[in-house]
Amino acid sequence: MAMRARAVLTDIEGTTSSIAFVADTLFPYARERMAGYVAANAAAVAPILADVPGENIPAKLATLAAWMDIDAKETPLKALQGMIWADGYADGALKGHVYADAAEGLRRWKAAGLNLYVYSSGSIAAQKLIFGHSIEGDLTPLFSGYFDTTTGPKRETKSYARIADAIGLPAADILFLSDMPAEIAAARAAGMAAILVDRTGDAGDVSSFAEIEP
Ligand SMILES: CSCCC(=O)C(=O)COP(=O)(O)O
Ligand SMILES: [Mg+2]
Repeated sequence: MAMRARAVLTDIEGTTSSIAFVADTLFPYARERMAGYVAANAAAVAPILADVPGENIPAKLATLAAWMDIDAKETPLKALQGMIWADGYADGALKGHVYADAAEGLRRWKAAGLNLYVYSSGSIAAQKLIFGHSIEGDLTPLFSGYFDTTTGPKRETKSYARIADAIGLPAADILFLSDMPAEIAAARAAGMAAILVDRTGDAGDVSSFAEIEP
């Protein structure tokens, strides 16, 4: 698909990276370590836990567990997951999955002069980790900026308007890539170009970054 974008904004899970890596490796890694991490890092997590409903630490851990059960994109959960994953990436237990076509496309688009940005429900710290320690190498030099749920939910049009403002381009000059139709609809409502990526090849506009010409 050929577009006329000046910047590309990409989702991670299901778009640059496999759903299986996030669901079957990253999420369980954080879940298994959540209580221990909170206990061992009380001072560092205190400001994050302040935003988690619950009267005390066990109640807050129960809220976090309930959020993980339903894959809630709650900012405090995302912050804690990112902090826990940092240990796994540092000791080599985790290696970020990025599709080869995604890495190749991002490199090609950057070389062609486009600025590249990430918008994921994963925290900005977690975004830098998955791309910084990826099986395709350190991809962080390719990116000019990162956005997460602190900018707003991914299914809300206002979030994309805020991102366009932060990038400093008209929304129409930004191409958003995602595997979620609701995110594509929100981005389009904000005036962005958007392409639905479906890695299964069953639906969507494309199944690989190789098909995209921003
Ligand atoms: C930064 S990798 C982990 C991604 C994550 O936590 C998540 O919830 C996936 O959300 P996305 O917006 O990338 O689909
Ligand atoms: Mg996604």
